[in-house]
Amino acid sequence: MAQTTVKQLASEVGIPVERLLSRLAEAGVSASSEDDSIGDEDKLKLLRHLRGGDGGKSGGKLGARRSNVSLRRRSTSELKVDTGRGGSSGRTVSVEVRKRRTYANRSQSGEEEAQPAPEPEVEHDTAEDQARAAAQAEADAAERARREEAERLEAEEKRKREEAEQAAAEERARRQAEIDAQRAAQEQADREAMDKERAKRGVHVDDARSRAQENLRRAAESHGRTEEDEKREQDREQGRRKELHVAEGKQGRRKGKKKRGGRGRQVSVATEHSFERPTAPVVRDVEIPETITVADLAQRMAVKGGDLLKRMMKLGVMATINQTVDQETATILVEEMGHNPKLVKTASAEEALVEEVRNEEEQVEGVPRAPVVTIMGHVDHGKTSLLDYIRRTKVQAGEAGGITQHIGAYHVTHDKGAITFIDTPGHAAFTRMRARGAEITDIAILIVAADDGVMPQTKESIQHARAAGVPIVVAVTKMDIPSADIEKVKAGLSAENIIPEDWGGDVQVVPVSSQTGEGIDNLLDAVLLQAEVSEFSAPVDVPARGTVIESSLEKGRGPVATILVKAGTLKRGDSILAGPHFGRVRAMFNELGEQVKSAGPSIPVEVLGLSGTPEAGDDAFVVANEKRAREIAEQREEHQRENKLAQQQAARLEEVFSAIGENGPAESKDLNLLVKGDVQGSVEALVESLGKIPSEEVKIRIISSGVGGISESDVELAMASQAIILGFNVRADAKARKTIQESGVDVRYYSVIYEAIQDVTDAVSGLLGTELREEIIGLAEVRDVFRSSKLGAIAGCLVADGNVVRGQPIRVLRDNVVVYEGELESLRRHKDDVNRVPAGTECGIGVKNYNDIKPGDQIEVYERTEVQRTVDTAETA
Ligand SMILES: Nc1nc2c(ncn2[C@@H]2O[C@H](COP(=O)(O)OP(=O)(O)OP(=O)(O)O)[C@@H](O)[C@H]2O)c(=O)[nH]1
Repeated sequence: MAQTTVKQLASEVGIPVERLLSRLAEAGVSASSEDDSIGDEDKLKLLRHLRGGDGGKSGGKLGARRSNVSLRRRSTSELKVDTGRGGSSGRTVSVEVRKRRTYANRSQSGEEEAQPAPEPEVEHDTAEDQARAAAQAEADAAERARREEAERLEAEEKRKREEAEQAAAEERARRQAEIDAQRAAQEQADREAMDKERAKRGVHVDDARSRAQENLRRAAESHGRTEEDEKREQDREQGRRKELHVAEGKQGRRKGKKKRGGRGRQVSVATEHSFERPTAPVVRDVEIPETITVADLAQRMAVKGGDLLKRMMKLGVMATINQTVDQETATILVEEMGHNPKLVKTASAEEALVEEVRNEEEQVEGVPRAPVVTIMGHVDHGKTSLLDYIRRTKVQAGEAGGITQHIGAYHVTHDKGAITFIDTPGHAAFTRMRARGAEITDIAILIVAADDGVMPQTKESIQHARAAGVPIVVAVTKMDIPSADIEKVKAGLSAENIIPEDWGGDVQVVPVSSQTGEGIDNLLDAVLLQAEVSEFSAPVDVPARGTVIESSLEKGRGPVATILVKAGTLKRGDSILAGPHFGRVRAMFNELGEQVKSAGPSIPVEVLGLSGTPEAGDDAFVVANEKRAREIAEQREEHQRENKLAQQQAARLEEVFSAIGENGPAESKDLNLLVKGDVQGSVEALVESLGKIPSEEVKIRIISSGVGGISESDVELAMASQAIILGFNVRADAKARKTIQESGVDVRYYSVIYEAIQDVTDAVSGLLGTELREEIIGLAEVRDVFRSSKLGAIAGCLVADGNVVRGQPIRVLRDNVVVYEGELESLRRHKDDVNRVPAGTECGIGVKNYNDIKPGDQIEVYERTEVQRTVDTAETA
């Protein structure tokens, strides 16, 4: 470093020479005149002295005042930026850099002070300061040069980076344009496909959608939100969903390894995969079976179950994730979520099988087959005796002289042909089979005891056979009894519209005796004649199909099912599907317990080899292989589980008219009614009035009518015939009530004929006005009757159901028929007057103006309310 003189230094730092000399002297630098030269070492000495550092004390001249020094440096440089637009046309930007640097005084231990100094500028009020500043300035000069070089390099680097980014942006824009074009083309194609699909499904889906949208609108209103809010919400959700997807035409980030080399392009590829926004929603084709769980549906649409539930709530459907929804609901949901619903049938494998069987049967000529007969009639009129007699005498005993076994059905061979008898007599069993969808009976033998004539169950049997459209042959039993009066029987039958042939009708009436065997052959002839008229036939050389009559699990034999073959031939070794069970026919037995190798149409056989016990009424099919049988069996099991509730959908009065809308106005619908009343007069009046109700769209059919309480058999008939029960002054008995509850059959009680007529009229004309509905709030059973001079007859009762409430209207029921309607006059518990008595409690009831109450009667307490009819909220009365 160059030497300076004291004078030069004094003028540099701006202090008088004398003052500098004295400071130099204090610092121990030998300089006495202004021309003495001062080296770098001397300057440092001076500096150290001025900082007070040489003494090792912090109390130096400047150090006592301040410990930090801040310097500001200002530098200006020029930066050339390439805008990239014109390639060569650049822009020059002036960059002014202001830097502040803080120098910290070193502490005694040599540790550096880390604290930056506050703002005040350096003060050059003393020569020492100026000398120190000058020294510092020189030291900084080198530093500055170095920094400027660094800045220049930095600017250069920045410019290069900007150029690279610019190139990447251009590349992105170009690709985006390509993607947009592709997407527009795809959307157009999707729109066209959806339009086609909608057109295919037509009005039905539009209706469903408009219903759903109506629900949506209502839900929105109820939340105080407008449709626009909903739309926005939908759009937001749609947007969220879009974000989940990768842009069309792009590869996933993991695919396509980066190429080495070509640095500029490499940058562009990396950014594209990381930050590209997705461009189009994925529209999926969603397969919808007849029923589907919410979870499964969500999975098929690749959305979260919770999101789907939320959407369902908005549409007014409250569900849980594991709940099953029907096909229509699922279709609406899929459309709402922006996907394409594709309806599929769960039973497709089974339907394919049925179709296959039908095709095969059609190609083979039918051969006359034995009629299948069920015996029906009033209790104790001789059903079992007749069945037994025929079995005993007519079933061909085998070589071993075998004893007939009970296998649920048997067949007899008569001179003119064979007949198969169902071994479970009675119209109840017959109708129960029908309710399960099994129509196995071809002819009904109606038995009427010659000494008793037509009785209530005779009439019921007639109605059940008629409701099923099964021809009737009458057997007048017990003809050996002296009091037998066949003419009386014929008269009774005529009254029921069963006109015997010799009375000019078309029903064969055969007198028989199960004691003497009189007339049995005639009866069988009559049945075969009727069969001939009806021309029952079935193909023989095809795989078998039939119906399960009964089944059980037997020790040592496993599941055993009696199958009545309806068509084709069942052979040992066949793979068979029966209800939800399958298996290979291991062995077959006839009604004599003999092994058989095959069984043709109308032949009942016991089958061993099934995987489980199917229910009576289940159908049975021979399938090409066991694997297929198993597949369908599994499907059936699942179907059965899912449709347990939906399976037996009972008809409801409120839905009569709406059902027409579903089938189209051109298709008229039957309204089947079952009428029960307290007396013949009221039943007749009701039936007649119902017959006069004018309706074009709905045909009213009275499938059965009668006097007396509603029995289990009535409910089963209503179930099998999809009928509604109208009870006029009658109630359902305990067993029937249970069946009503299980089956959901619509039962309506009336005590005014006009009201019943009005309800049916409204239903067939599609009106949903108000209705006076009665709610039975309590039922008490009369245990004993006491006489009181003041109050008259007091019924000692046990409340069986609900509550008995004072002041409410009541009815007295005897054998489920209303015998009195009135008011509850007094209600006592022990000796106290009470207002309400709950179920399970004893009480005393006085009925106003009625003294004829008897033990065994029932007292029904009810409430009448006027309710608005709705299709959805129909209740079982
Ligand atoms: N004398 C005579 N008695 C008969 C005849 N048929 C049945 N009986 C008698 O009538 C009674 C009832 O006969 P069932 O065959 O049990 O009558 P059912 O209709 O099957 O009766 P349920 O099984 O209770 O429905 C029995 O005591 C029989 O012996 C007949 O042709 N002549």
